[in-house]
Amino acid sequence: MSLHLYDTASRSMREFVPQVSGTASIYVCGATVQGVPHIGHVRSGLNFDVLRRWLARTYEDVRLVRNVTDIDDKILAKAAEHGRPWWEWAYAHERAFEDAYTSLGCLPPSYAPRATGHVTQMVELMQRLVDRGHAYAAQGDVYFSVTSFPEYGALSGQRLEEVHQGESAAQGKRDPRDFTLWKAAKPGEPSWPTPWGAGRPGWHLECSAMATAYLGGTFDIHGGGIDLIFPHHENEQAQSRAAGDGFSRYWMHNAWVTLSGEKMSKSLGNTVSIPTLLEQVRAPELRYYLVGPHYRSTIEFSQEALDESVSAYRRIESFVRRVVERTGAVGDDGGFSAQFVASMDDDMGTPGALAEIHKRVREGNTALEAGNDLGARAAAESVRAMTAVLGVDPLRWHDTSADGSGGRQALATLVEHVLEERVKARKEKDFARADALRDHLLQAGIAVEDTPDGPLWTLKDD
Ligand SMILES: Nc1ncnc2c1ncn2[C@@H]1O[C@H](COP(=O)(O)OP(=O)(O)OP(=O)(O)O)[C@@H](O)[C@H]1O
Ligand SMILES: [Zn+2]
Repeated sequence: MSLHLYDTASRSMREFVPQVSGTASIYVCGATVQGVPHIGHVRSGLNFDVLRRWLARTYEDVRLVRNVTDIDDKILAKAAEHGRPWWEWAYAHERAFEDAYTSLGCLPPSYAPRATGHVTQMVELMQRLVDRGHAYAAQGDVYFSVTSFPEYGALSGQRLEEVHQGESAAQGKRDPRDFTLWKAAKPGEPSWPTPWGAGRPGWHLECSAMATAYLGGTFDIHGGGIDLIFPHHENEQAQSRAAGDGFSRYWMHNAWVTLSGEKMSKSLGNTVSIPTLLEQVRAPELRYYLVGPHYRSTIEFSQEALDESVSAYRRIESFVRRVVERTGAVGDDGGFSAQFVASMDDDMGTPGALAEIHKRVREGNTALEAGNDLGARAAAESVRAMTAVLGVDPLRWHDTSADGSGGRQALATLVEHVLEERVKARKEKDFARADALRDHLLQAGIAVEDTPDGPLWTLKDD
């Protein structure tokens, strides 16, 4: 079976065939940078990071663009509330999101465009829409006329009579179902010039302009959280197609992270922040917890489920480390099992993929116990290859978090070497040397924990 993805637009599983052979392009709606991220906020970033890694096994050139919405009502309101300039507020929270993505091992996107840097592209898009009779200006605002576009509602499966944009009432709208492309300048708010007057962009327009600026008029996959299907993605698709672009060929949406059955959200106050969780568990453990469930299933946050993920990740980690201790360096280019490939090809079935990884870990542990070093090593190499797809390869994990440089890998090699020396010292009952080695690591900010499966090390700032 080849890769099949659930496409929201057709409400069906479709074989993924890229537009241009050998390449795949993904646009993910990024954060509106108005506050500090909670775990719900990063679910889509993680989910599309896994998709990108999986696609990269097949396609030579995988491009992922994840935007930053750095101008928005909420940003202006929050900044004003705190007496800070809006651009400083946006940038501070852009960095908070960036830190969260990086600490959870997301590969840097191919590009992360900011809305405020793409007003030119937005004006061009609006001009095309006005010229084709799909948009009109009224009192400095610019609106998209939904009745001018017969396909409107197709993505979210809504009939035109049922459409409510959720926008505040506006006098200039010809039809209450029309949506805002551009908002007229208000005193004291930032604005940019356009042929229809100064103002600032509406959210939907931003994404269409940025997606097509970097991925072209037609690209492969557009993704985000399920709440974005309507109105955001419906409106993105409508304005881009009405302007003559093909826009996205597949639409993918991930489900919520909930707490006590409710969507985790700032306004409900039921959020768990990423820095708070990272004081309790290590970053790859949190990543394992968030990418383990299928992306279209809700994750109901619970301490027990988090604890289970931590133990499951540690089972993989201690197996790979035991093999390293027993046989020396373990490569990361082992094969994928057929079942792993089948699970990933079935709409990114991460639960099946993880089950397969654990099966391989069990086989590897049995081989270790039987003294079959070659068998254990083969299992560890394939476990590394498969976990890398989910971004949770215990040995390379740190390596993928920043720029992919070998710094952390080099550190890992050195620490493993010191730990091997320490194991040797202990076997020889030279406890003074063993303790000295451990203290030496501690001085360098590396904590060592002895577990039944051997020593585990962590950087104290992780
Ligand atoms: N609990 C969640 N699970 C999955 N995705 C989420 C969750 N919360 C937010 N997102 C994603 O992040 C995007 C931005 O979230 P948003 O700023 O609305 O956060 P929020 O915490 O819901 O805040 P508010 O309560 O103020 O709306 C959402 O559109 C959604 O795609
Ligand atoms: Zn978007």
